[in-house]
Amino acid sequence: MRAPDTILPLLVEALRFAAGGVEILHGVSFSIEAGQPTVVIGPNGAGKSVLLRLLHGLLPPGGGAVRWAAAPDRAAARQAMVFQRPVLLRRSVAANVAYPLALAGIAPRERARRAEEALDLVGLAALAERPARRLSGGEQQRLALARAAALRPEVLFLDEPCASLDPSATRTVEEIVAALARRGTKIVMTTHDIGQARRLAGEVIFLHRGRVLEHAPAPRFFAAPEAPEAAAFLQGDLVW
Ligand SMILES: Nc1ncnc2c1ncn2[C@@H]1O[C@H](COP(=O)(O)OP(=O)(O)OP(=O)(O)O)[C@@H](O)[C@H]1O
Repeated sequence: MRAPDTILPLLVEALRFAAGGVEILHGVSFSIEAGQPTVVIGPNGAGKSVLLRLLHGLLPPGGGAVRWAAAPDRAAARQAMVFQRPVLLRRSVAANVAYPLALAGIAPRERARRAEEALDLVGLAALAERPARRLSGGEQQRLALARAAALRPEVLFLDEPCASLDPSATRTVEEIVAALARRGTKIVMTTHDIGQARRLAGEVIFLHRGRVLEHAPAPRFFAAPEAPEAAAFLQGDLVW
């Protein structure tokens, strides 16, 4: 049963965005429910990152609306985002996780408990006291996931979280994302990696040149995409 204070579903209505006189999103509409990960896929430049930033409130819509099933301040407090390249504080691994918890008003003892639990989840407990900026790229991304997970968001946005990682680090991040999804966190992520989408998605939103051409359960999408552009993308034919 859905918790009474959920911020989902998320309703996206005729959402537009333009920058420098160029229309990047042309009025996209869809809804996102609780459940398995929603993966936004599409070619480079389709507008995936811009869409995620609009959903998370980092960019103001040029038109249309992003509506959560809760008041805006509650919706903002119950969501988090991880970017392609994490920005880490010049502090220890543990301090990087604890800092946003302090900002969120979590008491010190609970902060330490949550930081430990989150570092365990991503396999960084043994590196808790290491300077965060000395971690490898893959470890830094796992730390960014721990930092977000410690906030216990209902919705976690991930923007190409494995873009700069090697296959092994990518697999580790995917396992963490799958574990978070199993724990009930709603994952909304972008990727242009079809294999990753197959491994993680419960449903797919296919974005092409600023338009949603398909929104479907993952098994259906991968077995029989309806949009010709989606079929071409899955075959590796569609670069743009
Ligand atoms: N602030 C901005 N000002 C101008 N153009 C922008 C801005 N942000 C994004 N764009 C342009 O909007 C288009 C969509 O960008 P976006 O980063 O959302 O694509 P994407 O689907 O995430 O691509 P990729 O897979 O390469 O990350 C691109 O052509 C990009 O250059």
